[in-house]
Order: sequence, then structure tokens, then C-alpha cells
Amino acid sequence: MDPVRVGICGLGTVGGGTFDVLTRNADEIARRAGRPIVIEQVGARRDNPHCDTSGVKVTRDIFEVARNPDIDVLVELIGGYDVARELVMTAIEHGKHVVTANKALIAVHGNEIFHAAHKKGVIVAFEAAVAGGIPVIKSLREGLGANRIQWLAGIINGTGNYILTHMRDEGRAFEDVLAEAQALGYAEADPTFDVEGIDAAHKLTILASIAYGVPLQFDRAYTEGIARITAEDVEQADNLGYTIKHLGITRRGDSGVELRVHPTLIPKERLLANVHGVKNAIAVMGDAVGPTLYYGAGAGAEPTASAVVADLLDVARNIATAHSYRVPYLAFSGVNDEANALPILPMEEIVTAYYLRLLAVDRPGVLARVATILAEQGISIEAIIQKEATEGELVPIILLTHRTREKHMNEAIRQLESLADIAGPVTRIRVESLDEQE
Ligand SMILES: NC(=O)c1ccc[n+]([C@@H]2O[C@H](COP(=O)([O-])OP(=O)(O)OC[C@H]3O[C@@H](n4cnc5c(N)ncnc54)[C@H](O)[C@@H]3O)[C@@H](O)[C@H]2O)c1
Ligand SMILES: N[C@@H](CCO)C(=O)O
Ligand code: NA
Repeated sequence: MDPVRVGICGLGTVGGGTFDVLTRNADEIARRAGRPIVIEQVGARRDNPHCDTSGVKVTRDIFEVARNPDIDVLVELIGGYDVARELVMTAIEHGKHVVTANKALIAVHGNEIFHAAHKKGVIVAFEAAVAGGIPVIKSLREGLGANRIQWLAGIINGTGNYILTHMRDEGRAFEDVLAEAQALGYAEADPTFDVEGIDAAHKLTILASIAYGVPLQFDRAYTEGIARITAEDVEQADNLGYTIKHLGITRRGDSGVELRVHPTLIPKERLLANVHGVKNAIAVMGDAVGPTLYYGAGAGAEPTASAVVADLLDVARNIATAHSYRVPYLAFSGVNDEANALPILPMEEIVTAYYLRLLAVDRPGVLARVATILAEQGISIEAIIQKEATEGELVPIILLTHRTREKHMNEAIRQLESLADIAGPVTRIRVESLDEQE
């Protein structure tokens, strides 16, 4: 059979890894695909010293690849929103299939891209965009196709988990570990995307669309980063039997879909609490299958290339299949714009448990006043820790609450912060039991 001719745009971390894996495993990949998958052209601003591109056409103009009639599939690995969007739309206009690792692109411009691709009858594949090498999109879209997905929760940013792991285990500074993650090629071009949860929210947006059939709605996702987690909170969480992880969580209820990324206390015995370093893991709850878990490297050159090349294999196998018989982009037939009108819930409407840390003046009755405010909002306390104070010192009070609606917690925190007995802002970290029954 004719080879599938690939044009790789962007030869950085993932582009370089993809080039290497495709070259190194060419024979085995060809046997799997039933035809060779060949790199016809590379579009890159500069050479990658790790890649031997002799024998391949190299251009500095990536749009030349998008228009090249000898290319069947454009692999977009430049990253970012605008140029990547233009590149992918140009490739689609020219009838090319597209493989991308760009979650920002899919989460923000995916609805438009899938519409254009659907019209043209071309494939847009993006396994590498979520959780790097873990085949979670394929699992959710195909393997779990029988299920009504109830919720999913995951560690879906490798850089953030790498930072949290090394800060906790080695007591190292945030900036120091971040620089290491950047040097290893894990971080986004703008690493605030990693630490502020934007990257995780891009990925969660994509997962929620595939899980429930809702349109991509990145602008409705709630995003909170890891930069404000303190060593004290890590220690207190540990004392209470929890680990703090940066989670993306989405849950489908009768009135809407929760879509949120934030630091989360999870029971230490959960598998997700034991996912360390650059590893990612996503727990998915389906009504028929029950809980399933997907684990592996969430970032890095070759793990991510593994997903890019798997998508190329899918393209090679489906290139001659009529478009209407292919697996839909977001799991539901069509492009998800009318499939499921369930709204994304505003953060005030989500229901979860909370960890609170307050600094109180050591006076009789403080605890009672705190408990009254919580009770008035219908919030019940599961556990409380109050440390001994030395004369005149502020004492930390740590509270774990039962599940409540976020708006009630917002009001309780507002009232707690206005108490004369409470100094400074109240620290709030959400708690998820990730119970299989929930
Ligand atoms: N690094 C990872 O572990 C990882 C994992 C999963 C997904 N991704 C995604 O993969 C994509 C690429 O990430 P990366 O880490 O390889 O980034 P990178 O910065 O290492 O590589 C991007 C490359 O594209 C080139 N480039 C950018 N704009 C260009 C243009 N207009 N013309 C020509 N070349 C251009 C850059 O010079 C660079 O070499 C991003 O969308 C990222 O989110 C990365
Ligand atoms: N910067 C991302 C790359 C993988 O998507 C991460 O650290 O998870
Ligand atoms: Na993946």
C-alpha cells in the first residue's frame, strides 16, 4: 500500500521525540499500519540537534507544509493559540488530516476546527494533548463507549505534579524545581499555564466534552493554581490522612457539569494520592464499568511522541474509510454542539468538602463562634485540630467539613474573616474523597 506522508511542524521537545520514534520504530509501525508512515517534510524555525533530518525536506515556513500536495497528514507541534490555529485550518482547507499535541488549541478553538474538519471529511487527532503518553482519549472515547460517565478526576499536569512531589519530598524551593521541569522539557512555553492550572483546565475541558458530549467550553472552567500551597498545609493534610494534589475534576449532575481545577486534599490511600513526579493519572467512573484508572508519563519528548505516533497509526488505518464511519472527534457523532445542552455549573454551585486553616486569637469562645458561623450556613464539621498557643500568640485552627455547596462556604469564610478573633485570610482547600459510590 502507498505510504502515508507526514509533515511535522515544530521540531522542539515533542516534534523531536516524534521524529525519533517514527524513524527508530519505522518497520514495526509500518507492519502495524499495514503501510509505511514516512516523514515527507519538516517545518521548523531551527534544526533540532537530536534529530538527523538529512534525507528529509526541511522548510522554515510551516505553512509550506500545510499547502504541500505531497503531504497527507500535518502534525502540529508548534504550540500556542493563534499561529497553530491558522496552520491547522490551512491544512484542513487543503484536505489534510491533522495530528496535534496542542490542548490549548483544541480546548479554545476545537469547536471551530472540528466543524471545518467535519465539512472537509478529514481526521483531527489529539491523543497527545491530554496526559501525554497515556491513551486516555482513546480509552474514554472508544473503550468506555458503553458507559454513562459520572465523573472523572485526574492529575493532568506533569510539571505541576513534578513540582509538588519534589517540594514535598526534598523540601526544595518552588522556583528551583520548576526550572528543572523546564530543563526536562515538561513545562509549557509559558510555565504559568502549568502552575496556575490553565494547562490542566485545557485538558479537563477536552475530557469533559468526550465524557458527556457537551461542547468544548474552556472559558467556563474554574482554575486555581498550586503556587499558594504552603508547607504547613501539606503537613496538616498529612496529619489528617490526606495528600494535596492538583486535580482536574468534572462531575455530571442533573442540573449541570462541574468543571474545575484546583489543589485538592485526597485520602492518602487513594491510588491518585500515590502518583508522583511527572506521572499523570486519571480516574474515570462509568455507570457500567465502575471505576477505572489510567496512569503513565504526562509529559516528556518520547512519552508524548508515543501518543502522536499512535494517532498517526489511526490516521493510516482510517485514511480510506468514509468519514461518517470514523470515530467522532469528541466521541459523540457530529461535533458536540447540539448533543448535550447540560450547562457548566458556576463554581458557587459545586458541592464538595473543605479543609480550612484559620489563625485565631487565643481567647475563650473562639471555637464556638467559628462553629456557629459554619452551622448557620448548614456546614457540618468532620474534624477539628487546634494547636496549643504560647502566651499572646495566634493559634492555627484546622477544620475538615462535610460536603456543602461552595456558595455556603463562601459566605461562611466571609463571616469568619470579619471576626475580630480571626487574623488574616482563611485558607480553603477543597477535599475530595474520590469515593467509588459518589
Ligand atoms: N513538552 C511536553 O511534554 C508536551 C506534552 C504534551 C503536549 N505538549 C504540547 O506539544 C506542543 C509542543 O510542545 P513542546 O514542548 O515540544 O514545545 P517546544 O517549544 O519544545 O517546541 C516547539 C517548537 O516549535 C517551533 N515553532 C514555534 N512556532 C513556530 C513557527 N511559527 N514556525 C516554525 N517553528 C515554530 C519552535 O521553534 C520550537 O522548536 C505544545 O502544544 C505543547 O502544549 C507538550
Ligand atoms: N506542560 C504539560 C505538558 C504535557 O501536556 C505538563 O507538564 O503536563
Ligand atoms: Na494522551
